[in-house]
Amino acid sequence: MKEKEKEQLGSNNLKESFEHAIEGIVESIISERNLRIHFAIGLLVIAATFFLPVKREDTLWIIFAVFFVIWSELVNTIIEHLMNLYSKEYHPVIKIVKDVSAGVVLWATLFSVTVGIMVFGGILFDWSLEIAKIFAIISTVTFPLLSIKVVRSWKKKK
Ligand SMILES: Nc1ncnc2c1ncn2[C@@H]1O[C@H](COP(=O)(O)OP(=O)(O)OP(=O)(O)O)[C@@H](O)[C@H]1O
Repeated sequence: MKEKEKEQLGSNNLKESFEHAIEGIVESIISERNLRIHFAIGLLVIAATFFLPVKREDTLWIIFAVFFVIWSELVNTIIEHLMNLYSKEYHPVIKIVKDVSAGVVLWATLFSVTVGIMVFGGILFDWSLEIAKIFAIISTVTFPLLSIKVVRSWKKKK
């Protein structure tokens, strides 16, 4: 093992732990296009709360939604790296793991869109709360319905 690699194994103090955590996020931003997009959108959304009359508790939900999507994208990045480390070849289990991991990001994004509709939809377009609720219901209903459709197509193939 190279000297530099040995030095990089583990953190000796709080400062180093912090540096490694920053390195992890920075490297993910460099390597993951989707993460860059989510950071850019998140920044714009948070910036918008300065110019629009967003209530204190709604601002908290907006910030939570932005951080939640970025968090899920970082988790997705970890899983992709782990799977690539395990094998670069096609593997059905890797496919499931990577797909579910991408699903985690999609799910977090749907939550953020719901929050966005609720807060910004109300301020910009005078949308009622019902629109956000309908969006959340559609999101929650769509996936179980899709799974029923997929199971039926499997049964037909048998
Ligand atoms: N080794 C593999 N075996 C089977 N399927 C794979 C494998 N690698 C990738 N896939 C399939 O390709 C999709 C995209 O995988 P990839 O690693 O390219 O992620 P990505 O395009 O970088 O994803 P994201 O857009 O979330 O960053 C996965 O969701 C999976 O369906």
